[in-house]
Amino acid sequence: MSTWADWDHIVKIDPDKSLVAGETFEDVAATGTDAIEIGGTTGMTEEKMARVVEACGAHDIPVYIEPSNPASVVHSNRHDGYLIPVVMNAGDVTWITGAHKEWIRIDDDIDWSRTFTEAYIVMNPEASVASYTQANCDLDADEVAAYAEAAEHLLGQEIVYVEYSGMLGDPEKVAAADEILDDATLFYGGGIHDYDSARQMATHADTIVVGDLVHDEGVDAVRETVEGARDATAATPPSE
Ligand SMILES: CC(C)=CCC/C(C)=C/CC/C(C)=C/CC/C(C)=C/COP(=O)(O)OP(=O)(O)O
Ligand SMILES: O=P(O)(O)OC[C@@H](O)CO
Ligand SMILES: [Mg+2]
Repeated sequence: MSTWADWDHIVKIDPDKSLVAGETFEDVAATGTDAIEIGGTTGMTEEKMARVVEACGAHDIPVYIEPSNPASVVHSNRHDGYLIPVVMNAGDVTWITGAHKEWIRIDDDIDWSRTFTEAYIVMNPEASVASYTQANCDLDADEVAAYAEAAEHLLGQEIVYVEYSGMLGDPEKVAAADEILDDATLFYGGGIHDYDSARQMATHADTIVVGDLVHDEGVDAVRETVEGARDATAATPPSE
């Protein structure tokens, strides 16, 4: 059951960042987003992750954790599972299979029925995740498409994630990934901050991910991006 196939919109909560004063995870769940993904790069610790899992898990919305290292994996039945990144264009193999091998070696509680991967293509050289993974972000559209095709058809990935974290990306590069993919779901995240940017990126990606906005502007702004994602989906003919 690939639940993300139905998702237009995800809110990504960074456990190292706070919500806007007076706002709660219930407010986040009430924005109309399809799922909450809990993940960040810097400052990821198990207790920070656990605290957010507990708070988000209380509401009727899918909650997945996206660990940035083996130490931030939290096993709990308060979330629906794990979305483990594999960074296609990482400069350090740690972020392709190395950290994954270590995690599997030390963690005896992995539930593979609830554990899935996201094939990341990191595109913003200024993002923490780019330096963290030493990603080669200087890719043109046909290279992005080739990584997307490799993820789906060579590595059997169900999710391809074009990651511009912190900046609004090049829609042509997102479109190139969208056009090449057959059944894999295309996530796009990075710089979505209003109805128009949400609608624009959701025209190319199956699912858009909104992160910084929820921490910087709050749930009213996030709700606008849900609208944009929904309207893009409504305007897009169902793929044959
Ligand atoms: C194998 C296990 C359990 C973990 C390793 C998983 C991998 C490969 C992590 C690589 C880094 C990564 C893709 C992390 C996901 C979370 C993410 C992309 C956060 C975005 O962080 P930024 O927006 O760059 O940084 P800020 O926190 O400064 O906003
Ligand atoms: O924080 P933003 O720029 O919205 O990016 C969302 C997500 O792709 C980050 O991993
Ligand atoms: Mg960020």
